[in-house]
Amino acid sequence: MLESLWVWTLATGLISIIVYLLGTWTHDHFSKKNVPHLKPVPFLGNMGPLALRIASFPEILVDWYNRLKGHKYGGVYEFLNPVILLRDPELIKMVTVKDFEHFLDRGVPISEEDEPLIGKGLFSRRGQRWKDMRSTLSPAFTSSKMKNMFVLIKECGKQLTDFLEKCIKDKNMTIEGCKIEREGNILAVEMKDLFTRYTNDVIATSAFGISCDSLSHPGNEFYVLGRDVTDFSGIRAMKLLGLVLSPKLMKLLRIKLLPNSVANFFRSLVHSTMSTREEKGIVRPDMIHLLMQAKKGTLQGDDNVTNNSKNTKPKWDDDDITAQVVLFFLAGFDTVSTLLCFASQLLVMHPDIQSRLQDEIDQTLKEDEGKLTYEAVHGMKYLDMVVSETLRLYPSAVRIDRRCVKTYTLAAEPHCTLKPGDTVNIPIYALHHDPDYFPDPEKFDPERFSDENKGSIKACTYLPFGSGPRNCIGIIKQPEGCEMFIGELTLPASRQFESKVDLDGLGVVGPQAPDLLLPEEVSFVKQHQELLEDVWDACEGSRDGATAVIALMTMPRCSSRVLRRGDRERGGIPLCHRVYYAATILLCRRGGSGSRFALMEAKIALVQLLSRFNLKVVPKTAIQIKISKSSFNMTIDGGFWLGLEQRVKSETQ
Ligand code: HEM
Repeated sequence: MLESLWVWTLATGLISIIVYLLGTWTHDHFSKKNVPHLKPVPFLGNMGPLALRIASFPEILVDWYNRLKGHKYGGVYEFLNPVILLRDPELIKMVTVKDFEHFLDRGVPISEEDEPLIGKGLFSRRGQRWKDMRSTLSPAFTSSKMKNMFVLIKECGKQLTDFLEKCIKDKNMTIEGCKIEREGNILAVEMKDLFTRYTNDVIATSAFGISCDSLSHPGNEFYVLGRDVTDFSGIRAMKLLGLVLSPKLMKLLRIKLLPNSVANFFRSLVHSTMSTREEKGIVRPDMIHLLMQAKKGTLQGDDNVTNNSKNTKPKWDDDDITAQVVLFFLAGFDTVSTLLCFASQLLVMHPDIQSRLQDEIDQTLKEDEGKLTYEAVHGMKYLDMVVSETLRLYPSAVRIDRRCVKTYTLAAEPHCTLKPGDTVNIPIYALHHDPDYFPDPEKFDPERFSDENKGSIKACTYLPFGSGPRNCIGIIKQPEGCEMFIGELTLPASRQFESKVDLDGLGVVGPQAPDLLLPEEVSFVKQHQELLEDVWDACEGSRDGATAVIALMTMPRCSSRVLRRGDRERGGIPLCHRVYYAATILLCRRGGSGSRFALMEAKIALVQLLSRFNLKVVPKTAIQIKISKSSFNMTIDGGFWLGLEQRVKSETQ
């Protein structure tokens, strides 16, 4: 009896030790390296409050960030994974912009072999394949394409507001499938449902040439499957967790994130669109057209500029193409609708801001005789301030990450050397809520982004669209005056400039010193003096210099011929390219406003909505925004219910 008790105690003790060791075997990673870090608990690391649903992910990020105060960076454990949390904006800039070549990849644990439709998407792609793909896709988001797409997006906004107006006016109309209820002359609307239908229709038409009306036809397959793909609650959240914890086990168990039905829907959709276009010779300047060219290997990339990489890029297979379709759903569907939900909720809570915005919209539309033009949306400053401040308070992506691909030592005390495979996190939400960067951070104050104030926002503290060459592709913007986009180019180390030489060059080699410039460059500089000065002013103090990757945008006359000549003669990149490079850095750092797809989509919806309706509180409205603890995506408990009341003055459309 005594003997079996001993055996029993010994076995229990041994099992406990094994379990403990399994749950903590990586948890000495930071103490061994003498890196400041948060104390982990077995298995959960520092994710306990999230796993137990005591706190939401944004709250966790703020907690980590605050507990590491006083350090430029620190270590946290996402379950068993040690991850470096970057707190210092300078370090963030180095990792995401300046020393980007060391942090080319994301820490996405999904490989293209296991889950092709996710792993082959631009977001998850790694190394050279990512560079090739990014430079192929980037031209789809430039301002000339934006202008073409503007009409399509505006149509979706009109479809949305026409439908809502009809719901109010036609009392006999039955509203099925959408979360809309009549309360007298007011419509109670769950805005997340409304806006996801809008973003779905926008992506469908602007990227793939498919017309959808997800309000009038709430059950359309495109919408239903789009929602399914972007739903990361329940079982899919568990699968995602499984992938983070043990990708190998998930592979062994053949568990996939995307069900076959969804994957096959997208596959057949893309195939049939491509074959119809092929058969009927349809050419539409959209994503699918670019993807078709990429597949054939006929897409003119940036090689005609100075791409030092191979001349022929690898051809794309069918899954490469379909993966981008899925990605645009993933990237655009939830992010923009989340932004719109928070913006409308905040406007209801701040009626003075809502009415000032409506005044700006009314005034602009009046000036344009009721027509909503691309330039009008672009020019609405207060709208831009409201949207920017919404993204500060509630950034759709609360954090981003980067995976080290080349050994790198962080330029901060204590020195920490990262090895390939190590991950760093950038806590966007926590930076946006840091009172040192944004005083009274919980206050919704669009004035932070006024012309007078936005210049004082510290670089790399406001990052709703990420940072550096791997930032959101939906945000790429051409500097004004630039008519042709050539692509993105990666410079090998031998071609990189020392930062001072490069940007100082901008100041010194101005029009004052024409003998140092090629004739084409002199005329460029003269023509763009203002832009040059802006860029120069804005870069003052930071002197980013050349990073490994630049967004190479150029004037048509500064053709590849000029570039090569410039290269030969000075062993460098001509000034015009450096200007655009600097402008790109500026945009990466600042965000800024302008012709960016994601923002344009959100702004069009807000303009159309607010010009025709007042946003009001209804009994279901959450008066305070409390981010849900139980959802993977940032949302609020109970949903985003608001009332819509038709405005008396509705002739603006
Ligand atoms: C308000 C809306 C949006 C927000 C807040 C947002 C935010 C972000 C962020 C934070 C990243 C990661 C950036 C980084 O790691 O530095 C990202 C990546 C990306 N976004 Fe967006 N996004 C939005 C809309 C869109 C739209 C509409 C599209 C496309 C139609 C899009 C396409 C992408 C793609 C393809 C990537 C991956 C880029 C790469 O890895 O090269 N996003 N986005």
